Amino acid sequence: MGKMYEFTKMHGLGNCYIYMDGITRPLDIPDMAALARRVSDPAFGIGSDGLILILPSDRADVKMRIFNKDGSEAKNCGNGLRCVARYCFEHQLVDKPAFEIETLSGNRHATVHTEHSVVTGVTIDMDQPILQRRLIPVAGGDGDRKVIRDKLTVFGTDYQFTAVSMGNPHALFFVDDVADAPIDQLGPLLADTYPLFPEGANIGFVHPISESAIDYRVWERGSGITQACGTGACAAVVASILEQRLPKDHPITVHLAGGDLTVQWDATTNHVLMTGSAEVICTGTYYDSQV
Ligand SMILES: N[C@H](CCC[C@H](N)C(=O)O)C(=O)O
Repeated sequence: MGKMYEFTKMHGLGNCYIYMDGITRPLDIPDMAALARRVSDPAFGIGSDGLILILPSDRADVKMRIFNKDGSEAKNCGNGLRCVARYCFEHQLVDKPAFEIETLSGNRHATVHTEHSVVTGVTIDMDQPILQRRLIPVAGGDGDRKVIRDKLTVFGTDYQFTAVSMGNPHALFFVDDVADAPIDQLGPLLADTYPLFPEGANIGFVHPISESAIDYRVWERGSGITQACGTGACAAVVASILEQRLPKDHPITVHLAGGDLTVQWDATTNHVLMTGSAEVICTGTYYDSQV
């Protein structure tokens, strides 16, 4: 039988997703997780880090649902939010450059930046970081305590990490060189099924390199190594400030494999602001023969 889906492939610093617009016309997707797995496959599908649906919302201007490459649904996605904002602005699904996007972790405020009507970037207010252990979540310990630093031992080696949620869980490990980070060892072990992280965690490696910049690499829950992670970049800045390795309330350049983001943890509002690019790669029609 099969179904046809119009899609737009977009990326935020190389963190690419297949976007489907359920506002312009309703989407008939019997199994979103299965579709995410299929479209993400580079050989049998389109190839991406996952699937993002742009949907009507009754509590914001638009809604974003994001599914990782393995089909798991996430509660937030920073690079995805910037691309959703650009898409909605350019397709006139909203009538203003600043608007609200509903996510499973609450609404996020987006501001689309333009020069001579061309989108040059997007700022997302990523709201407040969540630091309480039981809310991230991280198992064990005092649930109300902030997980400024915790440790785990794997393969006979002790590792220290800081846990931060930006609506989705992140464990941040500080290293002297992200290129040498044990990402291939710790990523697969910790990201999806490790008991310390009951909902999994995005495993990030952080190297503060100055008062205003950090290097950051990530093994994402549900997707593996990606070129960039927006929520992870925010979590990495928050963790670096908590560890007194960066000043609060300053714009920080986060260097990721796919490019740079600017992140600022505002001391007044306690909100984290993330600014960066959002690019269209292609549009097309996906023929799903499995439904
Ligand atoms: N893998 C993440 C979702 C995507 C986040 C990332 N791509 C971003 O830009 O924030 C999770 O399961 O929480």
